[in-house]
Amino acid sequence: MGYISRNHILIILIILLALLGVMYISLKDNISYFRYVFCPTDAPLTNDELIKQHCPEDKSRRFGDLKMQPGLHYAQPSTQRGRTDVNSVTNWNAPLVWEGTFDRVLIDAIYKQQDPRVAVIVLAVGKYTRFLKKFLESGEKFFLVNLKVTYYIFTDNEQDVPKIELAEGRRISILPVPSAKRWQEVVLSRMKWATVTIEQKLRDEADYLFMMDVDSVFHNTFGSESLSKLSAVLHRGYYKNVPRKQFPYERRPESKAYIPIDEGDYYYTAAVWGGYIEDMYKLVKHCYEQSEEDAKNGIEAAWQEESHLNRYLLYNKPTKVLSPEYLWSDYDAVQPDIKVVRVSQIVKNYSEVRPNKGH
Ligand SMILES: CC(=O)N[C@H]1[C@@H](OP(=O)(O)OP(=O)(O)OC[C@H]2O[C@@H](n3ccc(=O)[nH]c3=O)[C@H](O)[C@@H]2O)O[C@H](CO)[C@H](O)[C@@H]1O
Ligand SMILES: [Mn+2]
Repeated sequence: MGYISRNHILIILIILLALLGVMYISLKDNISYFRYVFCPTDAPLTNDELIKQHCPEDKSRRFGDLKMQPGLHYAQPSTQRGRTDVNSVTNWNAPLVWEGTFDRVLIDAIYKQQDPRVAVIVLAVGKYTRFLKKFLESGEKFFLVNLKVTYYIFTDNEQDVPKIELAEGRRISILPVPSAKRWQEVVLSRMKWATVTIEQKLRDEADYLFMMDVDSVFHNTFGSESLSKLSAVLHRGYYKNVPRKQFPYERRPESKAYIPIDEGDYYYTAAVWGGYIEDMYKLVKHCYEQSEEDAKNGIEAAWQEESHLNRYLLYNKPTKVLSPEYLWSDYDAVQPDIKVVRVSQIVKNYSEVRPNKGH
């Protein structure tokens, strides 16, 4: 009796081992567990041979490194001097970026050696194509000028996309999207178009992605200090002296963008934000799915995709928070703590420019 059951156990063990072997061989290149173990983005990696073997194309690892070439001349950093009128670190220890918190020469040199490809997704649907000329022309003067940039313009009106002269290493790619009856549809659809386009091609064409409003004009350098795994910009209207319970987050628990009244860090704008392509993918896919879920339940978040973005960033903290220097507005007087306006939203006639008259 004992002899038989030993044999049984042996046979079962052999079958199990064989099964595990087959599973390993068929899945080892696909399941995310293996990628996760061997190809993390920022974690310190020790076994270079393993990485080469399993992640031959994975460049994301490079972007965690902050290398500098020998011989670069820049001012000595101080532990005593810096901006004292504003806070330049979040309470989760991420940089809060203001003019005066970085050295342009040093930071550009660091990011230049990574030589990243940067994608910008911008929608110009309906009458919004009129904003493209200034957006692109000023972008060529001030937006990551030492890096490779491709502007992905999503439009229902290709012939109205202006021909702009671009510097070397910079491109425009036009992608057709349907027209819309409501402006809310357009802003919400940004999460969908970003998700789909990353899946179809952006992953192979870009290392970083920025999402931007087209009614924006660059006025000063928007440089590599803005780059990180996930960078979000403080909304100019709520960046100081506003209790979080007054932030215009989505407050109805029925919406997937819901944030309880006593929670929240900052209010971020959806008009400028960016990060590594894969981190952006996680974000846009999540927000797209959440807004679809809302639509099924017959609810639209208070500030559309901006509400979903704010909820995501509350529970998945950004690795850099950019000051409102990175998105000001021509509607508002510039505050003394804003030393440089890098981008500003232009004044527009909402009811004239939007399909449903801005309602
Ligand atoms: C400064 C700021 O925080 N801006 C946000 C705010 O209003 P805004 O008044 O800035 O929104 P907006 O009218 O500029 O729309 C956002 C963007 O969507 C695109 N667009 C919109 C409508 C249209 O018919 N065609 C078109 O192409 C275009 O790229 C535009 O820049 O709220 C919106 C959502 O409610 C977005 O979150 C914006 O990012
Ligand atoms: Mn706008």
